[in-house]
Amino acid sequence: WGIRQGKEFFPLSASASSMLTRSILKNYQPIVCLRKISSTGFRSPVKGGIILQSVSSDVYANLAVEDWIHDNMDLKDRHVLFIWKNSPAVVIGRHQNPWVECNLKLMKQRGIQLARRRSGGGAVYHDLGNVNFTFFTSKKKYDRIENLNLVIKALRTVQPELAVSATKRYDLVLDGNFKISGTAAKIGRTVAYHHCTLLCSADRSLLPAALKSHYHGIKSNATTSVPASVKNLLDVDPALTCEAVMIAMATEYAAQHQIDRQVKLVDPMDEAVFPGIGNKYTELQSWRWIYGKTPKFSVSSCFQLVYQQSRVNVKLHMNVVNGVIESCSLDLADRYLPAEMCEKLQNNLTGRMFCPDEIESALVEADSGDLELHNNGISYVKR
Ligand SMILES: Nc1ncnc2c1ncn2[C@@H]1O[C@H](COP(=O)(O)OC(=O)CCCC[C@@H]2CCSS2)[C@@H](O)[C@H]1O
Repeated sequence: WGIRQGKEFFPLSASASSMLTRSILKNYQPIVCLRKISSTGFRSPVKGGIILQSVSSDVYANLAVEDWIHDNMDLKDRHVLFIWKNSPAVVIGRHQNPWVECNLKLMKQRGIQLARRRSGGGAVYHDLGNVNFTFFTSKKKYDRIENLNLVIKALRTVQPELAVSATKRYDLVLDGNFKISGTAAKIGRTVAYHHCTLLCSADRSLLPAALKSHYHGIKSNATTSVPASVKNLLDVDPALTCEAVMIAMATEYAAQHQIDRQVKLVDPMDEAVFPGIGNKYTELQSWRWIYGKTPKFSVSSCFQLVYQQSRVNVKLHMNVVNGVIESCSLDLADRYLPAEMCEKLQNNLTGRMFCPDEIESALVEADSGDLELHNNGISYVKR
């Protein structure tokens, strides 16, 4: 932050800047003082807006900023645009099932994070070639079409011929067909936000691969995603880079809301700016939030046991609540496996988190030594 006087700019110290940002994010009062200090130039309105851009590409940190602004800022007569990008991640909607929506195995291998956001809707892939915009307003002023029109306007300042339009689902598509942006929203009691993605130069092979589940036999009422053919803006025009699009958006947003177009860079982990953000960050990364918030589901899986040199087909049915196996039953074609072993397997699985390592250990623990497991769906392959 600094004070502009005519053409001169006097930067504030780091600590003053940080204090000012904190105050601005909470309530805009110090701006009034600043207006008094600088008699010329600095025209930050008391009522108005601010453009923030994250310096972090940590998906949990950026989602924590959204939470923080939603929970802490007084957005009556004020609005905020938050611009952010993430390292590779799949971001699922509030009411989704990660085992249905993504390829957890591939994601683990490729270091792709999994995050659950607070807004509803489907699962999307993020990387540094995908930009996200979050539009915060009061609940009254919340208007997704207005925001999407602003994105379209910004894109056309870079490429005037761009055949981009909004759909009834609030996607942005190119040539009426290829999705470049997906939308979701969270509407609170008084505050709301609409956030959307924008594909500039994302990895076109990882995007569909990360969003393809390798699990079968899951039944649930969780929100399912709506797959689409996607395109990167950079493939249409090399001028449409993430950076160009971010600048165009900030310029357009500032013009529309008549605010300073200067973008304020923020570090999500700066507790001086976002007091208490660490707790939000920790929660967003937790197993309890990412997996545990999955709406209850059931899963049936067939696998083969090799017991005393014979193969037995087994059907395992599990009910999973809050990500934990609440009950399960083993269905054996014949009564080949000793009843105690069946019971032990069932008991061992009940109460476990629904994740391959946990299931594997449950099965290994139940095994007296001569059991082998082969599976084609869920990976309970014995090590
Ligand atoms: N990054 C990105 N952008 C646009 N479309 C995508 C993306 N990744 C995947 N997809 C396609 O959209 C569908 C899912 O569409 P669906 O309509 O089901 O879901 C969405 O669009 C949700 C958008 C959430 C936006 C938030 C903004 C900040 S954090 S995430 C998926 O199967 C792919 O075909």
